[in-house]
Amino acid sequence: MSASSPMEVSMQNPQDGGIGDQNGGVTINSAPSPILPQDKVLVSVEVSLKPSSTARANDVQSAVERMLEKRSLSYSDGPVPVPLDDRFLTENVQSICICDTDEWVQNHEILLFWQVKPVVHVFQLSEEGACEDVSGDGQPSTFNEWILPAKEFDGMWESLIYESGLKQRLLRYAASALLFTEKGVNPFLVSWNRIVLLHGPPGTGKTSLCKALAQKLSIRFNSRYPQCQLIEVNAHSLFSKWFSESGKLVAKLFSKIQEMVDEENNLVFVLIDEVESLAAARKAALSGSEPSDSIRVVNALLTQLDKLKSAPNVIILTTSNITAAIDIAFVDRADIKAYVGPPTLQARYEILRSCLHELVRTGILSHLEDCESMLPNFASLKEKLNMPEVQDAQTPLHLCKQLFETAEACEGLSGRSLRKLPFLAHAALANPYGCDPSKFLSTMTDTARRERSELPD
Ligand SMILES: Nc1ncnc2c1ncn2[C@@H]1O[C@H](COP(=O)(O)OP(=O)(O)OP(=O)(O)O)[C@@H](O)[C@H]1O
Repeated sequence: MSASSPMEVSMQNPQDGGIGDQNGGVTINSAPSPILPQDKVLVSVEVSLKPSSTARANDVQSAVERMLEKRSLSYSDGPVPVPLDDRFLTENVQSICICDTDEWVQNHEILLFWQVKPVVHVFQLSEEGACEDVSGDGQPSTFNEWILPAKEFDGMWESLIYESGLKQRLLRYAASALLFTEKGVNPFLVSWNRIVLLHGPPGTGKTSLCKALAQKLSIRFNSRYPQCQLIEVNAHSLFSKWFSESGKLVAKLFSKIQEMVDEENNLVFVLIDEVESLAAARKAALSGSEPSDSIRVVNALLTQLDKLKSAPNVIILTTSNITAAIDIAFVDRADIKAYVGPPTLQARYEILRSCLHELVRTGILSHLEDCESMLPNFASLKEKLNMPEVQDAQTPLHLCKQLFETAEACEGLSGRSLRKLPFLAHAALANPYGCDPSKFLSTMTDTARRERSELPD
């Protein structure tokens, strides 16, 4: 994902000629061709209010729209500075961020202000944190609950890096499902459901992606659903050794969810990790290897989930490490099934690059003042690698080549392992203070090779 901030551009208006529109308003050529309003690209602008702000969302939205109109911005993902001369905005707004332009701005195309219709979403993060279900009796909690959008999920969506289009596709699917519900589309005539299944190997970010998706949707749909909750069901704890108590726990969990769902202004996300554990529990129950009341518990859970999925304001998010078909009726019919695989070379490069940026920001890596140009994004990398000065180890461009080699050495590692790699490399350094980036990168490559050699066949 591009992290470059939007820049001010001085550009001719389409009516004056100079910039044309061939494919939805994003290509640039010399032939004058006026853009029609219906050709404009919708771009989301997310506006986070300060925790102390009591301003009305509508007032902030209008103020941001006015501000964007006044400025000739080029649009790419990233923060827009809050204008210091606007007292209302500086008092109330924490950050303004442009989102979802990446699919339009590939291949160095840029989106210019007149090609865009900004859609402004104003929100305030909840700082309440996770609320655990404390059932007492020493039993593990059966669920965690968050009010969305939550502070702990802020930035999670942006930190997850996949091949282009996966996140956008998920967001669009889920948004369409909510829109169909909102518009009252008759399910007998057009059928759809609100179940998402992400499957793939461990550590590829499935659970994080579910949480981040819920957070995004809570922001994008906050005018229709002013309240939003995420319930993370701990399926393992439901089927633990306290089976005799499990019936009560399932009943308690679903009566709580039902209460939330009955509020029609509430949007409720139910997250079930490792959904295959439900199928396994049912199988074990049926084979008689589990206590007899376990059959009732598993069936109760599946029936409740089945019932829940017909509620218009619920989205069920599930993950599984098993890529084969999962034998559970309610996910069988998931409309949104996405395979989340190990990161590609490009994703590995970008994940490691974001780690290095963080180490520079926190002062752990030094001598990398201009991080953005020394470690360019993957799109600009290829061009740079062909430049002769890259061969000279003294020039800063040598670093991006090294980072590229580290990313190559990480083939087969999960996103989770990649995010741990800089830490392991740092711990392996003899002199970790004031660490030199080139030395750090070669230690990271060695660490990656070692990690790979320890992977099971
Ligand atoms: N594609 C990715 N881009 C960036 N970070 C990633 C990616 N994949 C995984 N990660 C990192 O790995 C961490 C762990 O991911 P998460 O627990 O969501 O994976 P998972 O697929 O649900 O794993 P499991 O199946 O083992 O529960 C994430 O918080 C994130 O920091």
